[in-house]
Amino acid sequence: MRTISESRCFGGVQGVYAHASDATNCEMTFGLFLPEEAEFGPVPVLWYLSGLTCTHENAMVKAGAQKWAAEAGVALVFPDTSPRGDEVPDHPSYDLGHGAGFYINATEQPWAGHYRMWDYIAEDLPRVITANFPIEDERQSICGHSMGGHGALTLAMSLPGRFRSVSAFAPISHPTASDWGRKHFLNYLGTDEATWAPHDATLLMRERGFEGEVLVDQGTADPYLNALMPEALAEAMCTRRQPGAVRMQRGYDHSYFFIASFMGDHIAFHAEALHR
Ligand SMILES: N[C@@H](CCC(=O)N[C@@H](CSC=O)C(=O)NCC(=O)O)C(=O)O
Repeated sequence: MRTISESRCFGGVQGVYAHASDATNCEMTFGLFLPEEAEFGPVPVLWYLSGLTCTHENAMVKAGAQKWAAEAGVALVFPDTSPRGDEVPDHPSYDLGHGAGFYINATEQPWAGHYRMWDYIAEDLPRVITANFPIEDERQSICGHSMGGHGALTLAMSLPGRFRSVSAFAPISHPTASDWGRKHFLNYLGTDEATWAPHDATLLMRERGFEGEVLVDQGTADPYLNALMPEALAEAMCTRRQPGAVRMQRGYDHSYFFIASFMGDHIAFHAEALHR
């Protein structure tokens, strides 16, 4: 692992690091915020998974999360959204290839050699951060935006016991029924739709739910509402009697202005579970 930068931030340190990833078979970059408490011992951690077109940097510089995380004594991890590099296949459209890993392990060519973002987030990066930083691996929570909200919800429901709480900003909620999902599953996983279902938050909510609390915020002025399908997830949560909330936030769009507006709520929600 190598350090790209470290900057003082709200009494803690905002770092950017790179490491060779076994999962994605290329060098990966991530951001990690450590609160001041990390100088004295291991701290709980909140994962933030970003959306389409993002790198590790978007949320790190635009979400305003560090102030709240510093107050809560919680570390933040900002992973990249796909493998990168000249040797990594890409696609001309913004929502496939670089910046669009979709938090799944591709099985189809030309993607399968590098696009293993599920393993990267579930196994590879956790190993790197717990080996190199004072992180409590027993106290983890996860959140994300859009494609990253899909990733956060599917990882949390599929890895029982790993995360204490999960939240999402405008998640892609029912990707097997949406243009934001079907295109990715077809390209990365192939035509057998049975392999898609384990990566659909609505289907997972219907089938098993999440053992902790779930918080979802969704803007009513989001131009991608038809692709995100929050109504499908909300219905599945109600049917399952899943503890949590889907909050429709009047007038907010899909941008980081929306995310920054509710980031304090999300970090307080996770801090409550992480410090319990
Ligand atoms: N049409 C846009 C789509 C890109 C976009 O809106 N990306 C969002 C995430 S969308 C779902 O995963 C985002 O977070 N963008 C980065 C940012 O800093 O706002 C396009 O063509 O780019």
